[in-house]
Parts: sequence; structure tokens; C-alpha cells
Amino acid sequence: MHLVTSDAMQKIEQHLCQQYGIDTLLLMENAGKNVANEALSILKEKNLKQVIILCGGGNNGGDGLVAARQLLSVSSAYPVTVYLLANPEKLKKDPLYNYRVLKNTSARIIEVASVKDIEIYPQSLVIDALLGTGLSKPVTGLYRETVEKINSARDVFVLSVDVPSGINATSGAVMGSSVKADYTVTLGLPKRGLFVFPAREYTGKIKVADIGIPIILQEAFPIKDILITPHLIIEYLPERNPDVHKISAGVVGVIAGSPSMLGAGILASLGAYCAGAGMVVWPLPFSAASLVKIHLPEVVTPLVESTQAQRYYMPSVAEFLGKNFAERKCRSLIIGPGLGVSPATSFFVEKIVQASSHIGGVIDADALNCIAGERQLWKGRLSGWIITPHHGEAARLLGSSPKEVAENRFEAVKQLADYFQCIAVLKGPATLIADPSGNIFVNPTGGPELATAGSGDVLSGVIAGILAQTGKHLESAICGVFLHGLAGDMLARNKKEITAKEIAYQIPAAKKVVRDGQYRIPFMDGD
Ligand SMILES: NC(=O)C1=CN([C@@H]2O[C@H](COP(=O)(O)OP(=O)(O)OC[C@H]3O[C@@H](n4cnc5c(N)ncnc54)[C@H](OP(=O)(O)O)[C@@H]3O)[C@@H](O)[C@H]2O)[C@@H](O)CC1
Ligand SMILES: Nc1ncnc2c1ncn2[C@@H]1O[C@H](COP(=O)(O)OP(=O)(O)O)[C@@H](O)[C@H]1O
Ligand SMILES: [K+]
Repeated sequence: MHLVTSDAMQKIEQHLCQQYGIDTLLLMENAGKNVANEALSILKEKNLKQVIILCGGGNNGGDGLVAARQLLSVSSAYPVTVYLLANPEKLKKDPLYNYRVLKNTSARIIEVASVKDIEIYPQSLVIDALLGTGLSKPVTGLYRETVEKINSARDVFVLSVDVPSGINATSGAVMGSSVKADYTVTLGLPKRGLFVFPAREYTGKIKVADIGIPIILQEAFPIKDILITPHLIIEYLPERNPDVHKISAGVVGVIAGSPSMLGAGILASLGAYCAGAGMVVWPLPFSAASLVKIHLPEVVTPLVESTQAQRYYMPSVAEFLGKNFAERKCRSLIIGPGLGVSPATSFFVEKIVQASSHIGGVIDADALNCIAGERQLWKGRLSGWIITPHHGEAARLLGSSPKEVAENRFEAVKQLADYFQCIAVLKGPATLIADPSGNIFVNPTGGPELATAGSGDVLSGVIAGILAQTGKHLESAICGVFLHGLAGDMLARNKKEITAKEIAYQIPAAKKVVRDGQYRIPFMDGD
């Protein structure tokens, strides 16, 4: 599903008017009618008594004015009160037109000078049409007080028009203060910001309303942001042929672990097996291999020599390992979980990534920190690899701070993919995946239960496991992130405390839910 920024939406609207001669009034009429239809269903379903519509001075407010008229035209069962936060004399164009028409109906229209003028009764449907994609500055003054009044109202249902007022439709940030909606009817095309945090805590369920933007026009604009849906994942799920054997099923090579962090590699290997890899090959010194066998006897552990107490891999073995992975027909690698960081490890990472670039795979955790230490050296050199940083790692890779990354996640993931010319997975709530052409995929699955040690190691294994089966980098990253999150969601239905191992073991069940067509995005209404 394509997602739009505020800018893109405005351009599409302009194009529609110029190219097709469609008047914006018609779009506003369609918008308001859709909102009224949703409102009527909610009024009946929730057994509410009246409608309160809060309108700002822009087109979002205009949509609210149309919704008021449309509601009154189809039902007299519900009194409608419109609170207008703008001076009617200052209204322009479409909102002005709709204000004049609404004056001729039975709607109560109250011009708001102070928040005290607004009364929100229990059992009301509150329609929030204060601010939409035109939000241009933090919400302050009367608008802020109104937002707070809506949020503190009890026993009401809040429907936001297009976006909850105060949410930046492009980034998902709260601009000072935002309405907390139970339901958001987003108009025409879904706004990108609604699908990431913090906005997702403010939208309630999201419905995309058709306001008459022709599909052909949507296609004419190169929209680069995409919400990952189950329809997309079904296409990307790896399938096994009946005549498959363990090698053709997909072999994953692993470079992970150190004496203090062996578990990271075990979890990554487990993730790869649970995602369907036929074999996992993890070269290790004898002592470490013996430990791994106890926990995961399925892993093949060719021996490597290490003369160091602190690490398993010396730079001198990198070339041999690269060749060995190729001889063992590895189709993807996982490099990094639990490796530790030291100058020698950085040098090893540089050499192993070079020696195995014909295979490619996932670079995660400490290997990313090694790369970050010499980021200029790696510019444009990770093609064929998928990197999976969390915010801290991403900040190091970009030479910025975790705060900057967290506040600009779309830009950060895009920059990572562009700078290193790879597939970048920016982990966290609503994980983002970008490719070097600037496409960004937003993941709807996964919640706070995933914040458990080793969960990221499992993810790198799942992605590499899928890649070994399909050979498709972007698709494997998307599919792996989605299934990992869905596995967490499924586990979280029974308990909130989950462990990384459980996430891995849940992956096959998550796959089945998608394959059987049973998955619906929980915060979306309709497909
Ligand atoms: N695109 C489409 O195809 C369609 C779009 N439609 C609808 O139009 C909406 C976008 O409308 P829009 O551009 O008029 O902006 P909108 O969100 O109403 O706000 C602008 C007003 O708010 C003001 N303002 C800004 N920030 C503020 C703040 N913090 N605190 C207080 N005031 C603030 C700003 O004042 P200014 O800053 O310019 O002085 C201006 O007056 C969109 O979300 C959708 O609902 C539909 O009708 C159908 C088709
Ligand atoms: N609050 C959250 N909501 C959704 N997903 C989360 C949340 N916190 C963490 N995750 C997910 O959990 C995983 C954690 O990975 P990472 O930080 O590398 O952990 P570790 O290093 O312990 O394995 C990532 O897939 C991330 O997207
Ligand atoms: K709104």
C-alpha cells in the first residue's frame, strides 16, 4: 500500500485539478461524505447521542463542515454542533463556501473565542477536523487547549479527519500536542506519518477513504513509501520444492560470537533454521563449537584456529573462510552478532566482507560498529548486503546521534541505503527498510515484547535464512522483518514476557498465518 507525504498529497491534488479540471470542492465533498458515513456507522454501533465537530480554518476544517451537512442530510437522529476555531470572515475558498452552505442547515455553529466556549458531553461522537496535512508549526494557544479538552473528555468517541490534529502527516511526530483519536479516516491516500511512532499511538484504527483520486494519477507520481501488507509478504514467502535437499534448501554461513557473547550466534543460527534454511555453517574454534553443539546440534561447525582469548576470528583466516563458505555452497551469510569490537576485529570484518562479497547477506551488530569506525572507507561498498542497525548503530554509521536518527527515521534509513548502497533495515517500533533507489517500506508488525536481548540476533538469522532460499535481498529483508514482528505479536497474545528463542520458534507459525490468508493489520480498518 502506497503512503504519501503531505507534499506528495498536495502535488497529487494540484495535478488532479489542473490535468483533469476537477474542482477541489468536489474532493472536499467526497471527503466530508466519507467522514459522515463513517460517523453514522460509529454513532449506531456505539449508541452515541450527538455529534460535536471541531473545525479549524483550513481545508481540514472544510471537510468537517461538509461532514456536518452530510450527516444532517441523512439523519435527523443526532444533533450536530460545529465549533469553528477560525473567524468566519477569514475563511477562504472551499471552507468559506461550505461554511455558507452549512449556515442554511439545522447545525448549531459556534465560533470559538475561548476554549470555555466548547462543551463536550458524554456519549458524543467528537469529529476532529482542526488540522490536517497543512500543519505547519507546533500546536499552541487555543488549538492546543482544544486538543487537550478533546483528550480529557470522558465517555466520547473521537474520529479524526485525515490525521489526528497535531500529528505531522509526513514524519509521524507530535507537533507540540495532538488529538488522541479512536479512529482516523485518512483521505484519498494514506499519509505516511500515521504508520510510525509516535503517531501510531494517536490514530486509533485507520481507514483509508476513497475521495475520487484516479488510480492512474496515483501511479503517475512515483510514490516511494510503502506499507508492508500481507498481500506483499505472500509473494515473498519462500516455498520449498518437493525434490529439495538440505543444500538446495539454502545454506547460511555464520560469522558470530566471542567468548563472552556466544549466544548471539546461536540465536542467529536458530533464526536461520526456523526461517527454513536447509543448513547453517558456523566456523568456530573447538572449545566454542563444543558449547554450541550442546544448545544447537543442528549447526555445522568447521574448525577455525584462534590464538586469541578474546575473539574467535583473526584477520588471517578471513580469506580461507570466504572460500570455505563458497565451497559449502552458502547462499547467504550473517556477519556480526556478538563479535565484539576491537581493531583486530574491525580488520577481520573488512577482510571477511570483501572475501565473501560474492555471497552477501546480513551485516549486524558489532560488525556494523566495526564498519562505523571507518565509515568513509565503506561508502558505496556494501552492495549485496543487508545491514540491520538499531538507532544507536545507525547513528554511528551515519556519524549522527541516536536522537537525530529517532527524530528523522525516514531520512536516516534512506541515507544508510544510499551511503552504503545496500539494503538498510532500521530497527525499532515500526521498523523501516530502504533500498538504494530511495524506496522505503514500513513494517506494521511487532511491539514492545520484541525488546528482549537476542531478538535482533534472531532477526538477522531469519533474514539470512530467507535470503539463502530466495536470493532476493530486498524481499528477504522485508519478509524477515514482517515475520519476526508477527511472531512477537502472536506470542504477545498469551504473555508479554517473551524470549528471543521463542520468537525464532514462532516463525513457522507466523509464516503459516500469512500463507493461510489469516493476517490482517490490526490497526487498519479494511484491506
Ligand atoms: N490534498 C487533498 O487532496 C485534499 C485535502 N483535503 C483536506 O485538506 C487538508 C489540508 O488542508 P490545508 O492545506 O488547508 O491545511 P489544514 O491542515 O487544514 O491546516 C491549515 C490551516 O491551519 C493553520 N495552521 C497550521 N498549523 C497550525 C497550528 N499549529 N496551529 C494553528 N493553526 C495552524 C494554517 O494557518 P497558517 O499557518 O497558514 O496561517 C491554516 O489556516 C487535508 O488534511 C484534508 O483534510 C480534503 O479536503 C480533500 C482533498
Ligand atoms: N518497542 C518495540 N516495538 C517493536 N519492535 C521492537 C521494539 N523494541 C525492539 N524491537 C525490535 O526488537 C529487535 C531488537 O533488536 P536489537 O536492538 O538488535 O536487540 P539485540 O541486540 O538484543 O538482539 C529489533 O527487531 C527491533 O525492531
Ligand atoms: K484532523
